[in-house]
Amino acid sequence: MASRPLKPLSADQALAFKLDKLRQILIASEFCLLIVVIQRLLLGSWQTALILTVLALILGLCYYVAKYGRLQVGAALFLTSLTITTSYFMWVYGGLNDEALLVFPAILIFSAVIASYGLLVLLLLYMLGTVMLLGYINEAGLYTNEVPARDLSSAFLTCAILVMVTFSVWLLSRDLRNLLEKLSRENLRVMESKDEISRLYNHDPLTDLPNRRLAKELFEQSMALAQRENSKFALIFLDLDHFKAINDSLGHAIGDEFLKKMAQRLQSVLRDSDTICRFGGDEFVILSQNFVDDTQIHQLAQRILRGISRPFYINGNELVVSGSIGIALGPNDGLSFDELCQKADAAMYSCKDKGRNNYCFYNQDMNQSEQEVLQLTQDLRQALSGDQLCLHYQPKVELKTGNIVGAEALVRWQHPQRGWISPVEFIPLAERAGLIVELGLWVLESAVSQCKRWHELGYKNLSVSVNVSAIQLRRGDFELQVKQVLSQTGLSGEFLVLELTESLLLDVQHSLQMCLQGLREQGVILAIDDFGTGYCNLGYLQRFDVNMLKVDRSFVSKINQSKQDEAIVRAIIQMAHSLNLEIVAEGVETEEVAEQLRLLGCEKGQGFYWSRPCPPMDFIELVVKSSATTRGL
Ligand SMILES: Nc1nc2c(ncn2[C@@H]2O[C@@H]3COP(=O)(O)O[C@H]4[C@@H](O)[C@H](n5cnc6c(=O)[nH]c(N)nc65)O[C@@H]4COP(=O)(O)O[C@H]3[C@H]2O)c(=O)[nH]1
Repeated sequence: MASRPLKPLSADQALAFKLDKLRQILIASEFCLLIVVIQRLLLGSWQTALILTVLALILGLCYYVAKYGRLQVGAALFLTSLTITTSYFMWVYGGLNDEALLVFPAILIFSAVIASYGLLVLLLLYMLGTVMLLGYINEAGLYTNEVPARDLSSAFLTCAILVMVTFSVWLLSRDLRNLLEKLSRENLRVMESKDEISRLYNHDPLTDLPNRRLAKELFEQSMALAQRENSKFALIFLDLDHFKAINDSLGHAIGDEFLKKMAQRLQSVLRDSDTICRFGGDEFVILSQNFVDDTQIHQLAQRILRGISRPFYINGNELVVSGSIGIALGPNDGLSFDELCQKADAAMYSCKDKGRNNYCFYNQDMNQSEQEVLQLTQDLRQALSGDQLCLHYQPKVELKTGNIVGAEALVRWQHPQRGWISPVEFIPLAERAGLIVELGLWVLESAVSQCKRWHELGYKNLSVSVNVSAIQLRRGDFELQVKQVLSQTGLSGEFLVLELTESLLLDVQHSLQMCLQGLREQGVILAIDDFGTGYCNLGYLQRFDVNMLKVDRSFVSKINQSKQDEAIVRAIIQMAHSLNLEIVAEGVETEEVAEQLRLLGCEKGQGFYWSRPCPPMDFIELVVKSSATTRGL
């Protein structure tokens, strides 16, 4: 392992450490002094005993000065008094032969630990001076120290000093070792957190796959290699279809588990040289290099699609999804990561538009249309906050009487530069950009308030139909939104028709079922829009307590020209009657079609024959006219 830098002690920690050491050394010194004082008393050396007792008292005082005053002052007092006393005994008794000399090295060790460097140097100079002076005066004969007797008392004194010094040094070294261990543990912990932070910085925490940042780095490495080897590389953008439905209906825990399993599944279908990354949500990116012709990429994309479409089993749920794949190839489509990402993304959206569960290679036209889409999405955002949107109403007519019984609200966008834009163009954009929730709520509020105004004008039987996008329903609070709008406007639920698409009801999710049930409990009418174009799986009609079918205009408009269309419409009408469902034919353009539908038993119709979708004022004029006609005025 590389050597790691040690973490320095904080000033407070260093002070506490030094104070603790001073306390330990003082205790050891006091203990040693006590023993020597007792020994001296027993030997009748009263003067020595007195000096040592005074020293012991001074040492005690030092601790209090250090603890309650200033550490450095206390430590300096302790070390100097010990040094002076030691040198005093050396002068008075054995000189350089005195046992007290043993205390000097101990004092130097203590001062290195608890005192300042300045004091350490001063004490060393003092000791060197004392030793040199003693040697000199003895040699010059100016003064002669007596050579002490090497008896048991001297041995005892030496032992006491050695024990005191050893004990103090042992305490110091033990604490230093502990401190070092603690520091290296702390250091290791810091390094581990640093590694973890760097891992989190570069990886997606859920799947542990490289994130966008690392993907970019890896891409740059593989691109450099591919350029050197003159080979191709691909950036594959994968978006799971309908993953949000899993999250919304089964909860985020299952959604997360699903993504983890999906990451493993994807890894299992890729080659070792391919790298899979997660960009967040249900978006995965695969970096593939080292292939010679596009067939290999076709095969890879097919393998991925096959892999992800195999069912996943989580908590007793069988989950099946498909994916949409966009592929950009380097070096032809670009050399930079961002450019290829953007192009693969455009290809992926184009793939989604073509019906999902497929893969598309990027081509030039996509980029252009993608930029247009981005611009239009930005404009739509502004349109929502401004007054560029409005609702037009298309009458719904009772075929038997010709009475207008309601209207379908259809949103219109007048773009400041491009003029009127069809909802067929901007609703999918709003869905893609997540704006549909805001847009849908605005449509709901406006349509319901408008219907309430008609009721207040006296046309109390009129209902209003609103188109609902699958995304609005899956968001979870749609039922509450409807409830609030109805209670704020005071319109009864039975005058609100929500038009849902067949494909939406095929998503058999519990939360969706609960939402639709909640709406039915508010009296709201549920209609299936564009009926006949979808899956014709009729089980959902009863499961969701649907009230109305709207037959798609592709069958209705040619009912008088095509026997087959007539047969389909007849069958739908019969089935609807047997299931007790109301039926509305869309796209009625001629009187003949209207008449034929009436003869087939269809109750209601809607289409250009009666009126195109029109502003609310025009609509109410139509209502006035139709009621005057039916009253024979
Ligand atoms: N050829 C022909 N067409 C007829 C006839 N009668 C009605 N139409 C058109 O058929 C469409 C009926 O709406 P849709 O099937 O719900 O289809 C709607 C609906 O799916 C969506 N849409 C419109 N407004 C909204 C909205 O507020 N929310 C949502 N989520 N979708 C909306 O946009 C689609 C298209 O709306 P529009 O362009 O207004 O087109 C409308 C209407 O103008 C006819 O006799 N002949």
